[in-house]
Amino acid sequence: MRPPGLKFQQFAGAGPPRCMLGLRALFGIGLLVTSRGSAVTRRAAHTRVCEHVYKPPGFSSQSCSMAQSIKFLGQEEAQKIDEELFSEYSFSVDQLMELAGLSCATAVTKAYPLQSLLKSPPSVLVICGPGNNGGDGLVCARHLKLFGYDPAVLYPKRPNKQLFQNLTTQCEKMEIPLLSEMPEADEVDEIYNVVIDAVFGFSFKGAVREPFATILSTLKKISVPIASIDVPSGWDVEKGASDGIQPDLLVSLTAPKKAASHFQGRYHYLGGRFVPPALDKKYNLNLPQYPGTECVLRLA
Ligand SMILES: NC(=O)C1=CN([C@@H]2O[C@H](COP(=O)(O)OP(=O)(O)OC[C@H]3O[C@@H](n4cnc5c(N)ncnc54)[C@H](O)[C@@H]3O)[C@@H](O)[C@H]2O)[C@H](O)CC1
Ligand SMILES: [K+]
Repeated sequence: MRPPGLKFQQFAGAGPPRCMLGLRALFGIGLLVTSRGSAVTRRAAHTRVCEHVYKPPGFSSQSCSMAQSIKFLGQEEAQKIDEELFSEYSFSVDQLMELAGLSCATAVTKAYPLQSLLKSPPSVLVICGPGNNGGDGLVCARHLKLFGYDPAVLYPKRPNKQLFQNLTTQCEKMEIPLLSEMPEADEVDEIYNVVIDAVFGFSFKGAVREPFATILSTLKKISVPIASIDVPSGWDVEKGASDGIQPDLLVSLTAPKKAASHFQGRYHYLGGRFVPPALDKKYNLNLPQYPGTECVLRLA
């Protein structure tokens, strides 16, 4: 078992120079491969990627030991922090959801840059669930469209709340198609470059109910990469699920949940850069410093 903390490296300074971005693309950071490669292939790909992560001038192997542990949250603690953001800190759901969704769209552009996509148009399928994780997905779809992607949204269970109606209208007004049903696995592989999993987040519990059970079983059969928002859907928030979907990208919001220690994909990003320092301190989150004005930080 890995400890409930993750060692990460802090890279100070601005983003990578253009030549480094080229190297990253060349060595596979943006290459779309099946999310079901062997563990060895995945590890090799990851090592290759890490070799080409931007290192600021003066970076040495010693800098690697400047690692610190970020806290992995249990389900109750994640919910408690979320509640506190809304009650004690007076944030509105809309505010945090906008930042969460923007983080997810940004992480997608870093893992799967437009120029690396194998299919044209740069299609992305965004599957949204009935809670706030689904709301993050709607926001993510809107930002992906603004970033030049061609998202389509599947939103089978829409809550009767103004917030979600507004987010849906915003997608419609941005000419993001809302699908009426989940495509079959072979259709997903044929049409889309990436699937965004915004079905369930940290409030998921128990056996998956329909229509999401069928949707998740289709996602287990696809070959295109899955990008999961906050928690891979269908996974126990703390224990994960070895027989569940296997995302290639995970964007942990606020802080990783315990399930993230079972994540085997290539890209793990931290997003949701909205945590006030006092809250970080109170819960001993030990959040890393995001570089410059970035809204995401790559953890692994
Ligand atoms: N502080 C933050 O980090 C923020 C995170 N955000 C996102 O919000 C989700 C958590 O949202 P919440 O509404 O609490 O829950 P979920 O989206 O996980 O889903 C609840 C939804 O799902 C239904 N459900 C639960 N279990 C099942 C099941 N077994 N089968 C079918 N349906 C199920 C339940 O009935 C509800 O309808 C977090 O992960 C982030 O993605 C915020 O956007 C910003 C702040
Ligand atoms: K999810």
